Amino acid sequence: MAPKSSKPKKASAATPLALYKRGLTAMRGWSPLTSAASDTEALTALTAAARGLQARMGFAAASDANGDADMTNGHAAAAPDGEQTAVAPELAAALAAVDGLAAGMASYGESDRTEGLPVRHSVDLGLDDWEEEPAFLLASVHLALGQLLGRMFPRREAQELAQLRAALALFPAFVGGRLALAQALLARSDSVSDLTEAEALLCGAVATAARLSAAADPSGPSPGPAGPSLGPDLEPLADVMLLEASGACRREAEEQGPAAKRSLAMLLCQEGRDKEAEPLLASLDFTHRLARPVLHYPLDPSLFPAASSSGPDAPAPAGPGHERYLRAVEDALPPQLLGVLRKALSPGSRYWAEHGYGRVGYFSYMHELGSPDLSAVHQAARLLHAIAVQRFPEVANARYAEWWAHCRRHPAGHQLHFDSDDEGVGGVRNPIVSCVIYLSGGVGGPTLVTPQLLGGPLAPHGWIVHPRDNRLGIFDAAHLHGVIPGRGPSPVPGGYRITLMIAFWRDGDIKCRPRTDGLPGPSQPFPGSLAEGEGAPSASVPGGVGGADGSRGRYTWMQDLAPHPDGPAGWGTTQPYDAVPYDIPRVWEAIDGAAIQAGAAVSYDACFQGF
Ligand SMILES: O=C(O)CCC(=O)C(=O)O
Ligand SMILES: [Fe+2]
Repeated sequence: MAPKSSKPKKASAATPLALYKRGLTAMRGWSPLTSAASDTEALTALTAAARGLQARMGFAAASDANGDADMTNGHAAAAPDGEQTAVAPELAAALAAVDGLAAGMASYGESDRTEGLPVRHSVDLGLDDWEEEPAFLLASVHLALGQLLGRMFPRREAQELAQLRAALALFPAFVGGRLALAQALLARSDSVSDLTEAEALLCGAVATAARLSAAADPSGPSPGPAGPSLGPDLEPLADVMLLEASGACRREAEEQGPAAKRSLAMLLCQEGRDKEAEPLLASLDFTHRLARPVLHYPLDPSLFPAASSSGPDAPAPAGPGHERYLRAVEDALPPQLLGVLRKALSPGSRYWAEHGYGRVGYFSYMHELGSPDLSAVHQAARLLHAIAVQRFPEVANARYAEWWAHCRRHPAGHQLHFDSDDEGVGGVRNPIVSCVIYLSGGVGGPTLVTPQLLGGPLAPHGWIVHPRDNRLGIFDAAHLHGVIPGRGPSPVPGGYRITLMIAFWRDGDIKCRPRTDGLPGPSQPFPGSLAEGEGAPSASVPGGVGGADGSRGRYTWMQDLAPHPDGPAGWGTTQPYDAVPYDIPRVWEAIDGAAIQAGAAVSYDACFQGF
């Protein structure tokens, strides 16, 4: 007997709330293996939620982007050199549909147009009440859309900002929304006006959070007159804010307020406005911070000759003693090889897209020195090894090279850390040295290297190397180091700081750990380099490049990094020469600027790094 078939469910249009939740679920479920499909699903669901809410609230009908024959225009990621990343057609269509919301978004500012606008903290900020308060759900949808667009690589900045601005047009005192827009502006820092607008947004967010917690808990500390002011856009709302604050506001204030304070404090420290940063840092329970000469580091004199030639911020060349920690070398690689690396690692290249860069954790590749040159990076490793041995003789004992790369906007830093095998899992093991080769000049902050060891006392001083095309930094990576976030507006709007790192390891200190799930990870074999049966069994589809490392068929980026058939010498010659790093006279200090006493015990959590 045939099984009784269940009745087909009656198709019913999903509610905006269900679509919003579907979008969030797709965002949470993102992985490099499903990247375009997850992003398409999330964008489509969130856009549908916004369209439904716009229609319900009487905003201009969304234009039908799906009917637009040119819908993919503008939805390829433009790299600075004009190269474009191919975007899957479904994703391009989903991105175009987001733009279709613009007509409705343009009328959000007209607050008398629809009842209940702008949203205030008087509503319970519970999404289940969305039918009575559709504008809060709509603001939340725009916030989620903005956050998703900002997570992609390269980030879709213009669309991201438009979505976050829409969230704030609906809900001007939205602490989480102001923080997100400020952080998006700071993440690109293309102009002084990005920084100024971000500061105003953060001041408003911090002041709003302070008032909300005071209103929600009248017995708690008062916000006091000393903190940032609300600013002209929020001042008219100040009284209602206090009267109307509900329980849900406390959540907003508690969750987003401290993050807004941290961002604001960082911005002030970067601008050298330390006195203004101090009360914010104190209220966040920091006692110490990265010192002024670190966060307000001396600018590269070759880029900013006037600003840095004299005065207290002028860079001072490092004195003797730095050589065992850090060396800088100009013209490190033959220009032809540099060109190949730059192209293969340009922001729009498939290297980043295929790994899911920016959305996955640390990933690197490793190979044995002297093994066949499977890529241009293998050949770069040989050339850099020769340069490094001359400056750090211990590098002659290296058996393995591990490499990874970064591509960051000007203000993105890299927290201070120690380079370690498997990110320190099972004990810290360091390479003999790490090399950083700058593939781009000018954009981004310098690399900071300190003499601080894991578990040792705080470093009294350090040294920096600014990024410059074809410059090489070589440092003993057992010591604390990192990338200081670029300060001020980006010298190249829209530019990226691109670096290739190659670390040289002794035998026994690093282990190759091929993954079988096809995901990026630390110390991977070069795709295709493991013979079948070597390493762990493959869980991947047959037929493509990858071999027993589990990435088979997924990676094509290696094609952009083909080795020179004549070996490293085939790339031509260069004449590397030494450059002098700059001194950083103080790495840590008390938040009031006082020097740290030698041997003082300072807890890591009480030290503000700002990034
Ligand atoms: O990009 C740099 O300057 C150094 C980065 C670094 O230390 C790292 O990626 O481990
Ligand atoms: Fe590092």
